[in-house]
This record gives sequence, C-alpha cells and structure tokens, in this order.
Amino acid sequence: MTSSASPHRTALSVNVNKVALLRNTRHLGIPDVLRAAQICLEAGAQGITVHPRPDERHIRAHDVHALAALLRQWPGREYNIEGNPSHNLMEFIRQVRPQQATFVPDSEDQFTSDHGWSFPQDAQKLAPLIAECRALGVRVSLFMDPVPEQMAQARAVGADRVELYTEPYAAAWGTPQQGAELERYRAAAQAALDAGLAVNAGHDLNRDNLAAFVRGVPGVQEVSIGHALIADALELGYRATVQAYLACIEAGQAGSENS
Ligand SMILES: CC(=O)[C@@H](O)[C@H](O)COP(=O)(O)O
Ligand SMILES: NCC(=O)COP(=O)(O)O
Repeated sequence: MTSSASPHRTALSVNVNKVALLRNTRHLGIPDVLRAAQICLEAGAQGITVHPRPDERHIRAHDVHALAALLRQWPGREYNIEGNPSHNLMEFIRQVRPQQATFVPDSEDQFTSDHGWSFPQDAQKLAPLIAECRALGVRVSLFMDPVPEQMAQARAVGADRVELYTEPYAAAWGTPQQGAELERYRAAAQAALDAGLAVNAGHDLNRDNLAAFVRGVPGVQEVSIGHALIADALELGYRATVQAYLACIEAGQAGSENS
C-alpha cells in the first residue's frame, strides 16, 4: 500500500556546530553559540541541532546544556542532538532529554558524517538504545542513506523517523544526475512513509537545492541545516539567512501542494 504524505510544514532546524567551530579558535567566547541560536529562533527557525562530537572540535558539553536551557524558554521549538549512541550521545540524551535524538554511525574522528546505518547489521546494537530514548520521551531519528529497502527495517528496530543523508543529492545538484538523485530520495521517503516512519533530511542542503528537495520528496517533516546556512549568515546575518531558508521551504512546499 502506498500512503501519501499528510499536509504538514517542513520545519527548519538550524545546526550551530560551525558557530562553535569558529568560537573555539580563540578563548574569547565569540561568536556566541547561544546568541546565534537565540537569533535563529527569533527569526522563525523551528529548532536547533547540535552534533557534539567526541573530540569537541565544535560543540562542547557546556553548549549542549546551555542550549537545552535556552530551548526550554521556547516551548514548541525542537532541540535535536545528533551523534553516535555508542560514543558520547546517550549521556547527553539522558541528562538533557531533547525532543529528538538523531543517531549517526560516525567514527570518533569522522571528518563529517558521510553514510547512514545498515540493516540488518546494526539492528541489534540500536534496538535497546532506541528503546531507552523512547522510554525517556525522546523521539529517535536514524541517519540513513536513501535506500528504500532499508526503511522498513529502520521502523522494525523502533525508530520514529529517518533522516535521509542528502550529501549525494547536493553533490548532484546542477549536474545531469540531479533528476535521478532526486528520484532516489523520493522513493526512499515514500518507502519510509509506507513503513510508518516520518522523514527528516540533512547534509549540505543550501539555498540553491532546498526548495527542489522539499518540492520533490514527499513528507519531509524537518531539514537540519548547518554548514551552508552559517556560511550564508557570515554574509547576510543570522536573521536574514534563516528567513531566506524559510522562504526556500515555503517555495518548495507551495510547489508540492500545487503539483
Ligand atoms: C549528521 C549530519 O548530517 C551532519 O551533517 C553533521 O551534523 C554535521 O557535522 P559537522 O558539522 O561536524 O560536519
Ligand atoms: N543533520 C544534518 C545537519 O545537522 C547539518 O548538516 P550540514 O548542513 O552542516 O551539512
């Protein structure tokens, strides 16, 4: 059976890793991660994402807690903490209980995330960790490559959502492969919806490729965007940048509603 996406708005969760990366090159506390998150929320972002890597190259433990305190002042906005639950993620989840934990299969020194979980290989280790998060009231999203056959297995292991890893889509943007790549994500998202999962997406989404993604991929509940958005903010400022990304989502959503 093919289920169709229910009407929804795609939420924008701003990943502030790269604000912390710049801050960490001095001992002055600037740029301020909390201030960045606060302005992004004021500008309309529906959530904040962090990926506190074990080497603390950008987000540090104190950031995770300070952002949790900030998000508590913004009811209805979402805190999404990403990471490998076999490394440092679960301690943060137990202490902070964010709205969402995104499990990512990165190594401790991963340059950046570049692949999703694989089933059935990863099922046994993930199942109890997903169950623990859900018992804590934390939704779990699994970072996944856009492979339709994997989606039912992600659901079977207990996940609420999948986050489709969008770097291949972003890399194909503007090339002859663009349409075929978008079709891979469309099929994976539809398989996820059919399996009873909600769909998130992220990695290298930007102001050029975002609207077409939201338009072409059914049921995207949330996009988490960091690298390109913070780079844009260096030129435009956080507020104008968040508003520009929200406009891209709006444009994509309008296109999908009309099609
Ligand atoms: C999980 C994911 O998609 C990544 O994009 C990640 O959050 C980015 O990490 P870095 O900012 O360390 O590259
Ligand atoms: N989950 C993806 C994310 O948070 C941000 O990825 P990127 O925009 O920094 O590539």
